[in-house]
Amino acid sequence: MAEVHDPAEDGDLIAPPPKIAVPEDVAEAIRTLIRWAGDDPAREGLIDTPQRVARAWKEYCQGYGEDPAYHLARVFEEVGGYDEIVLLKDIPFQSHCEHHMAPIIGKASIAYLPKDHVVGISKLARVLNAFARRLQVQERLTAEVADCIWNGLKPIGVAVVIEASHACMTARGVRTPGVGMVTSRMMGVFRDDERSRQEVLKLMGY
Ligand SMILES: Nc1nc2c(ncn2[C@@H]2O[C@H](COP(=O)(O)OP(=O)(O)OP(=O)(O)O)[C@@H](O)[C@H]2O)c(=O)[nH]1
Ligand SMILES: [Zn+2]
Repeated sequence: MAEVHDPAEDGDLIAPPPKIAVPEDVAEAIRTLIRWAGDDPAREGLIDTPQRVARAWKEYCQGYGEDPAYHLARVFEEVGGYDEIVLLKDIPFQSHCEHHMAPIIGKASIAYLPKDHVVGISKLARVLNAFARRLQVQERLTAEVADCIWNGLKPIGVAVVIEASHACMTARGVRTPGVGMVTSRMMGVFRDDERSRQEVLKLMGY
């Protein structure tokens, strides 16, 4: 029988995946920005920077290549009669604001009250990342995550609370470090029933 070579077992190092090619017009746009900011894109330390920046932006924006709803396609029905809130709390995320393309760094708490079926818990964070890894405003990010879970799982309620710091406010402009923006979207029972809303907010730590 032919032997299968498993590099991990042999202790061999596995090469990183090949880097994506950066189109010349994209690289040139970044050189233009460097020049405009006051530096020389031809100096040694900046020679490869356009390619790095371009690849970094592809990574920051990889959500454009994802259908967030896809993550909710696989559900589980055997949950032993569990019919209480499911909450994924304080999920860290990064996004970029569509006004300045500056980082938005924060945490999200995502809860739903299931009806008949649940989803693998990691999928809530995957939905969040699929929307966060785009150019965003926090209000839309919050609404998109909640709507996606509402439409995908058809639960009794959805609650999403996002707390984030915007580098366009901390590192430039008004320069107010330490300021956080809080947004929320309540759907179904969490919108219509005060006690359910209070319960989910308490579980989230608010
Ligand atoms: N509502 C909301 N505003 C955001 C978000 N991210 C950035 N902003 C704001 O978008 C606004 C853009 O305002 P403009 O006046 O067009 O831009 P600007 O001159 O750079 O504004 P300053 O940031 O005040 O210097 C700013 O007030 C930002 O703080 C977000 O996620 N939601
Ligand atoms: Zn901004």
